[in-house]
Amino acid sequence: MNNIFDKIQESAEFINSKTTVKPKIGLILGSGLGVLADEIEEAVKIKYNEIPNFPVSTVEGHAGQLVVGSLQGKDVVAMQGRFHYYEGYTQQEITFPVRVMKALGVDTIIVTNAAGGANIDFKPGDLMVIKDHINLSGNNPLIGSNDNRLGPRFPDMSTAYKPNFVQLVKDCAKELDMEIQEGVYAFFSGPTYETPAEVKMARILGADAVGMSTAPEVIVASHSGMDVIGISCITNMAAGILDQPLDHEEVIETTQKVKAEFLSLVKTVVNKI
Ligand SMILES: O=P(O)(O)O[C@@H]1C[C@H](O)[C@@H](CO)O1
Ligand SMILES: Nc1nc2[nH]cnc2c(=O)[nH]1
Repeated sequence: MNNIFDKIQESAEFINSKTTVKPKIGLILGSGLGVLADEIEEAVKIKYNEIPNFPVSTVEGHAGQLVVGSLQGKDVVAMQGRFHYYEGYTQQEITFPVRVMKALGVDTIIVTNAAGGANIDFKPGDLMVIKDHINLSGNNPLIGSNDNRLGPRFPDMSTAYKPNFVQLVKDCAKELDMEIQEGVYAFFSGPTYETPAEVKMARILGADAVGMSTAPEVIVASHSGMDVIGISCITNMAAGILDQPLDHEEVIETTQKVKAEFLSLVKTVVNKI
């Protein structure tokens, strides 16, 4: 079996053999944010290493399993742990699960991440609804031959993050009496955190947050015709803004501090979709 279409079908058939749930909403849970998957009821958990053609998570804070079940009365499939370009996977490999979610029946995907605040008005602990992204990785998951069954050769990205869904997230935050930022997410390959000069460049380019994921998944989700919602947890100020070094422990620590707010917001959004 060599083409991606057959691999997607094989992975989807394997997952469908483990559960009768037909999820309509997909969730990709970023570093330290996997706790949301523990709220999924009647959960069927499938380790990534059991699923044909799936990569495996290698990063602390990423459990490495697919969780299918019910959240807020909706049938969902969640990636408890994601794959990153910096782990050495291709952008096609890190976005393969999005293709599989589409094959399972998902038509709306919520992509979350931990990100650094490049906008100096942000503070660690902020949640940001993503209104657009800047792909600074120099790569793209759609490079290579295009299988028209998966999507168009030249996809439009004008409203990859649909304004009505951005507004939905803001309305949910307001309903929860929660402050929320709105902004642009810049995708760097990682694994290094940015230099102060790179953060300044990103800010000049219009970015409000910097991260190492999300954009490839959104490109493929949009290519597949899914509606996309992006939410960043601003876990630290990006390099050069505060006079302190960055580390992954701080990232995980901050996600644990804001997990109650993060859980409330995402569950409210799921309920309203
Ligand atoms: O998977 P996400 O983008 O949430 O994780 C971010 C990016 C790196 O993986 C990690 C760096 O601390 O946090
Ligand atoms: N690229 C990047 N990813 C992050 N994830 C959490 N914080 C950061 C950051 O400052 N930069």
